[in-house]
Amino acid sequence: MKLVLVGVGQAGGKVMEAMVAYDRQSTGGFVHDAVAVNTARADLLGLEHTPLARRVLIGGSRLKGHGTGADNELGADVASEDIGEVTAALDDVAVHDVDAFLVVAGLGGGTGSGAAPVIARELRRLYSEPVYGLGILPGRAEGSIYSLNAARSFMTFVDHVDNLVVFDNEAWREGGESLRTGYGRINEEIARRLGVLFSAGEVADGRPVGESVVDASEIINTLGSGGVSTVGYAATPIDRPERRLFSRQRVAPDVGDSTNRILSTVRKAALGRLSLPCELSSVERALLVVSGPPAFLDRKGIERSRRWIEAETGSMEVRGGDAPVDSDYVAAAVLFSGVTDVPRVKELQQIAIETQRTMRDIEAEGPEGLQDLLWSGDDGEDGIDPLF
Ligand SMILES: Nc1nc2c(ncn2[C@@H]2O[C@H](COP(=O)(O)OP(=O)(O)OP(=O)(O)O)[C@@H](O)[C@H]2O)c(=O)[nH]1
Repeated sequence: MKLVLVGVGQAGGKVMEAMVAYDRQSTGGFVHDAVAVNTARADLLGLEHTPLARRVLIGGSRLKGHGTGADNELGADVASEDIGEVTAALDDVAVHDVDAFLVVAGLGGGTGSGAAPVIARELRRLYSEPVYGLGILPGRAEGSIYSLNAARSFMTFVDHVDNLVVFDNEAWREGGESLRTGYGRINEEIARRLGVLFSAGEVADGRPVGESVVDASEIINTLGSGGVSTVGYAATPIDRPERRLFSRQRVAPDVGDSTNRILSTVRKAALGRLSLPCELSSVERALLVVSGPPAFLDRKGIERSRRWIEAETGSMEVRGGDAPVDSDYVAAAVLFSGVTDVPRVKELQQIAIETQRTMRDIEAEGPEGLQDLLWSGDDGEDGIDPLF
C-alpha cells in the first residue's frame, strides 16, 4: 500500500522519519512521500531524512518558530491559518499513485495535537483517497495537561480521519527507563508494526511475491470508514539450514513445525502488548499479515491463525495473507479495527474532565485568588505598597 506520510509536531516528525527509515532499510516500498509540519523551527531542522522542501513551518508570524508550548488550541488555530502552506508542500506529489494519507502526531502536546486534525480535515476535503491518523497518547507521568490535550485531540482527530490507529506511550514504557530515553525504541516499534502491515503486497525489486498477498484494498476495507484501531506484533526466530556456511544440503522446513510456529507467533502478536491495549471481544474487523522467508509461510498455518482470530474476537471480518521477505524471523502483524472497549481512553477522558474542572475553578477564583496571594496584612491593616 502506497502512503503519503504527514508528520505533525515533534513526535509526528520523528515517528514519520522512523517509518521512512524502516521503509528504506526493509525495501518495503510503502512510503511514497513524506512531509513534516511543525511550529518549532528547531524540530524541523533536527530531521534527518526529510528534504527541505518537505519541511513546513506553520504559525511563523505568530510563534516566531518557537512552538506552541503545549497549547493545542493555538496549534489548531495556526494550522487553519497556514493550511495553504501545508497543502502546497503536497502539490507536486503524484497523488494518483497513492492509496492513502497517514497523518502522524503525538496528541499530548500543542502542535501535533491541535494541527493534525485540522490537516486531516483539509486532506479529506481535497482528495478522494482515504486519510488515516496515527495518534500517540502521552504517558501518565507527563501530567494532567497532556492528558487533557490528548483527550480533546483524540475525539476531534477521530472525527476527521477514516480511521485512527493509536499507539499508547504509557503501555510501552519499560521499567527503569524514562519515557524520553525510550522514544527511540518506541518509534522503531511503531515503524516495524506499521511497516510490516503497510508494506504487505508492495512488490519491490528482488522481493518474492506471496501466495495469498494482502493488497491495499484489504487494508482499506479492514480500516473501514471511521473508528479506532490497534496493532499487535510478534516475531519468532527461525533456523535456516541453507544459510549455514558449510551446509551442502538444502533442507526444507518441516510443514508441521511451520504451521505451529505461525499459530504461536500470531497468538503472541494478538495476546501480547498491543499498540493500544483493548478488549479483543470489542474488535469489529481484523487483518493478519504473516511475513518471513517463503518456505516458512505455511498456508495452513495462516488459515488456522485467521480462524483463531475469528474465534477470539467474535468477528466475521478477519482477512489474512502472507508477505514473503528474506529474514531470520517469521513475524505476524495483526490490525484490530473498530475497537470500542479501550480502558486507557476512558481513563484519559476521566483525567481530562477533572483537569478541565480544576482549571475552571482556578479561573473562577480569578483576580481575588491573586489578591489573596499578594495581600500580606490582616483586614483593616495596611499591606505592603507596590513599587509603582
Ligand atoms: N512515541 C513518541 N512519543 C513522543 C515523542 N516525542 C514526544 N512524544 C509524545 O508526544 C507528545 C507531544 O509532544 P511533542 O510532539 O514534542 O509536541 P508538539 O506536537 O511538537 O507540540 P508543542 O511542542 O507543544 O508545540 C508528548 O506528550 C509525548 O507523549 C517521540 O519521539 N516518540
